[in-house]
Amino acid sequence: MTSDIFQEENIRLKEMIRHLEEEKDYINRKIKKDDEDYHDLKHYLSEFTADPMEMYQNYRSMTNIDKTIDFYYSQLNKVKKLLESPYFGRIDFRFEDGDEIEEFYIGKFNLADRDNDILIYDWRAPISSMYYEYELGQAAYEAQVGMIHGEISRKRQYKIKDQQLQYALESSMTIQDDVLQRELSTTSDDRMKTIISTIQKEQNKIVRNESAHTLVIQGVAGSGKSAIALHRIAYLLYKHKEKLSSDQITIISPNKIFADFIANVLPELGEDPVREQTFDDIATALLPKNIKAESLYEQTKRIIEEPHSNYTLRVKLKSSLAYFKQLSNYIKNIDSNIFQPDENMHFGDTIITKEYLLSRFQSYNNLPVKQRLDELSNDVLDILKKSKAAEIKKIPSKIDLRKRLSSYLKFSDAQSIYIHFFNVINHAEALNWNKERLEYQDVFPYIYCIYYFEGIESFDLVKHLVIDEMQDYSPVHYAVINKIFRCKKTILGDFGQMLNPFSLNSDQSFSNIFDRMEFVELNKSYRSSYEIIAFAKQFMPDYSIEAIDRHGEKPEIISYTNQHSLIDELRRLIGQFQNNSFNRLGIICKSEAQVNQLYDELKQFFTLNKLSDTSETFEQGITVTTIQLAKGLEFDEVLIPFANADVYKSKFDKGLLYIAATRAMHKLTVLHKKSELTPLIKNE
Ligand SMILES: Nc1ncnc2c1ncn2[C@@H]1O[C@H](COP(=O)(O)OP(=O)(O)OP(=O)(O)O)[C@@H](O)[C@H]1O
Repeated sequence: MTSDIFQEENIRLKEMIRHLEEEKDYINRKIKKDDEDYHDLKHYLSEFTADPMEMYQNYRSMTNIDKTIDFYYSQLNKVKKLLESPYFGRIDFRFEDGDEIEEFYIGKFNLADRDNDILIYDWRAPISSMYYEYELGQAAYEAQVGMIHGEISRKRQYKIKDQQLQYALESSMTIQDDVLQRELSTTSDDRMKTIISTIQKEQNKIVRNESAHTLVIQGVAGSGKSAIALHRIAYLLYKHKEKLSSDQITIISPNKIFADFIANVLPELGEDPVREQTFDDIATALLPKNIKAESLYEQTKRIIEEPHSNYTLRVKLKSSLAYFKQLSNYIKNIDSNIFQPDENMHFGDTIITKEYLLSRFQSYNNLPVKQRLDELSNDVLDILKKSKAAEIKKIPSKIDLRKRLSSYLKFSDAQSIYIHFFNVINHAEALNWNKERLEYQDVFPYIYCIYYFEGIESFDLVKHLVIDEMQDYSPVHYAVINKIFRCKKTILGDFGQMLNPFSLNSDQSFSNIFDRMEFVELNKSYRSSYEIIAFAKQFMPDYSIEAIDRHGEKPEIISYTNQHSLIDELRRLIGQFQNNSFNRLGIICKSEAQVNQLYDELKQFFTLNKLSDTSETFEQGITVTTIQLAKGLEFDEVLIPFANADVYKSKFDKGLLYIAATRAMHKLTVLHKKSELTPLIKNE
């Protein structure tokens, strides 16, 4: 960087910090004043008034002051964050119809001076989009009044930490990459961090996409899908602040550990956290209380550990698009004759004909079956109330009438509908119905039947739904989701990282389920070094995966002779990890048994975290875990023990190795028993 730029920008930074300090003082004074007003009112209420009207008005004023104080605190929080690092970029822009070049500084939040002139633009502001989209030259952005055109004559990028300018770079020298690499070469943080200063053009398009009703993002490991989804939420909350709030957004994440890992991003971006759920939470909420179901984790564990069992065959059948189509056709078919009134109903001299019953029932065909019976009961009661039956008191209670009407139903509940389905498709052997432990692959198909028969209230309060790790869910999952979440959706994942090898695996399969869908792909991996991605590519030869130009150590393949020497090797590698500057080491195994074995042997030497399906946090330090739970997470360094031929042998196992290897940011080591390296790994 030239010292001229640095000096110029340093002066500017000092000015900006002065503004921020003034703003901080101003807000603090406001808070202090409101606080005093609040306490005065409180005091007045307790000491001087008993008039209910006056008390009511004072309470209202206190509530309003309370809200204002909350607002000031959130502003203060933003100003404090800006004080640490006020901005990260600048564009100099001349509007098409203007003569002057104006400077726009871009940071985490807006900052205006007392005259309401904007000093720093929020990264989500319309004008800031040009920072991510354009190099020097002609540029445009979409404002409320339409497209605004002009020319970018300068672009600068900064790193400011603790109010100190660390660098200031002119962007005409392809610095984007430089800055990005600096960011990516840092060690892992406590949690996932924000990436506003280096969001890439193709990622920015996803963040700001407003056209899709359902946006499906297929991205290779480490392409920033999860980070982008969170930044997209922050963007939507900013753009639609009048009509969208954090409590109207839900993220379906794979487990609580992942939810913990990403928990900091939205608060860091100045937004309230959104609701996190797993598919298991949804299942628990929707299944009848007397049913106990297996979890998604248990299903995946069994697929991995018993790939050739009947259990896995049942998963295969029920995860397919064909199965979902069969189920939805079956429901359509039974619907045409589920209600069969085979006689007229007599109430004294009043007759309700079976034809009438059938036609009324059919007229409610957009409602769940049980609700149709309710409506039908009301219709019949209305007729009876106006008929002779009313005079001679032959009108039944609604409960009795409903009971009689339900006797004309071919099925008495959702469970019998689902069980009958297996006879229809000639797969009676594929159902292992056990209310004490419903197999996971039956959970959502059964909920689909519950939706049809009993109805499920839709989650209409949710205005945007995000689903991460999309590849782990089956068409029936999505069919249920579509019925209960009718809002816009962002769905992201990687078909290369499938834990259920039989679930949705292409954009075509998604387009069968979502009608207003846009599909985007991200092929560049940001997490791992070039060498780690080059190594991981062998597991996905047909996959287009691009590494960034950040170099590190070549992954190492180490052999051991027996369990004892494996532990010795691991101790040596853990010792090395402890002596360098990395924060997280992941020892990633295929099975839970391997995790337990290593944990038991290593815990006497080191402080270790063991991730299990009930873990809720992702700690720093050394973690022993399965691939299943490591998915979505990242570590500075990864060790893959037991890379033996009898452990990793199938195409599916290749995918597991791909997941494990791509968890590593900077360093990867594979350990295998001597002469037994899995043939899935090339030892070059
Ligand atoms: N534009 C970017 N600038 C800086 N860091 C980035 C950028 N994009 C992604 N990253 C970093 O790359 C890493 C991977 O991102 P993320 O976890 O969102 O990827 P992913 O596609 O969800 O990965 P996976 O599917 O492997 O779990 C994170 O550390 C993230 O901060």
